[in-house]
Amino acid sequence: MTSSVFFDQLALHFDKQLPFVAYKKPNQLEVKAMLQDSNQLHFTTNFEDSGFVFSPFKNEDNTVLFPLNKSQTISCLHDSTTVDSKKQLSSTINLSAKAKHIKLVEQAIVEIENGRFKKVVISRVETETFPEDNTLLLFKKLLATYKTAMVYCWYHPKVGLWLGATPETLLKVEGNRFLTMSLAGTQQYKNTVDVQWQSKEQEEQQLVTDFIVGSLESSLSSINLGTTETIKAGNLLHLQTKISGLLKPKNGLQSVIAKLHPTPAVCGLPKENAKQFILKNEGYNREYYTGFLGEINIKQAKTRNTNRRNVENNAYGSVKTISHLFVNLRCLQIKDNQALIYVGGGITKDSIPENEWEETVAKSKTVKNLL
Ligand SMILES: C=C(O[C@H]1C=CC=C(C(=O)O)[C@@H]1O)C(=O)O
Repeated sequence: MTSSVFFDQLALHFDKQLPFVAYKKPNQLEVKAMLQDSNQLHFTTNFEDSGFVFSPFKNEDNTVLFPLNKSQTISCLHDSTTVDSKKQLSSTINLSAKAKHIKLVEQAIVEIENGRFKKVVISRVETETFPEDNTLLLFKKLLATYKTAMVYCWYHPKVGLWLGATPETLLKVEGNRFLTMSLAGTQQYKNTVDVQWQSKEQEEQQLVTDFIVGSLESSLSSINLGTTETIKAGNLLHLQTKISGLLKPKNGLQSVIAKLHPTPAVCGLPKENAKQFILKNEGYNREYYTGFLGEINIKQAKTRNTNRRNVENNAYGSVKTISHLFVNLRCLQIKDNQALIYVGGGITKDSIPENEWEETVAKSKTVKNLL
């Protein structure tokens, strides 16, 4: 399907106020969409369904499902010529938001010093005027700008309208092959990825890696840690370590999600204490920010070898069941013609409150630059 037919179909579905998700996975050219056939709200409880899930930060709350068998699937190749994007932002500072964020970071540091937790992710929400009619244009701008991110636009009339460009995989399961990543530590991108990291960022990311490895030890038959690399996500750099392994039998998607989500990259460590601090003190509802989203249990034909001389072998290509979930970061919600932009950062004993504020400002630009 051509890109213009694809976007016409999306626009039509959106006009009818029917649920849909459109998305492009990192480094891919294909943009896919699932258009649900009615405005019914479906949930998954066991993650054994096939479709696209949208799950909130609070893991006890419902995960919305667009079931594959109740949706039309369409796709196109991304047409990068469609939009011009970035605008320069004026740098007006919301002083009361800044004071509030800094106070909360200071409070978090006191709790860390008191031993309540080692790390907590503190976030906030920024509001900008944004006409809802510009939603699909914003989605096109995100697609054109963030090639290495999972870029999405998700809509359900009974839940809301969300867009984002997230750099973080929560997990990928392909057959019994399992992959996740530890992503944390932030600095601004200044024309090179060859940068030094302070011990604060290194420790912050190591906490995430250790948590993931510890949580998955009983579920994976072997765990491989990749090297820790600097990755670029829009105007930011992060530390990333890939963690992979083979899922042991009887370790379904639901059990690994329960072990991982919310990771210390979005919540903290120990998980429960950090979560209680967040829920009590952040002063707003994160909803789907720092939740997760993506395809679950999608059957995909795998050809063994694309070499033309191996054409016969392709006949033996297998069907794999694939799930690929992403953490909902660098995202915004559109509500009442306003864009609510969600941003946060990991606080440890060495955090400097002013710098933590600056980090959230830099993160907000990922989507704010394109509004
Ligand atoms: C919580 C966010 O980012 C997380 C992911 C990468 C780096 C992070 C950090 O350096 O604090 C955060 O853990 C966000 O972007 O809102």
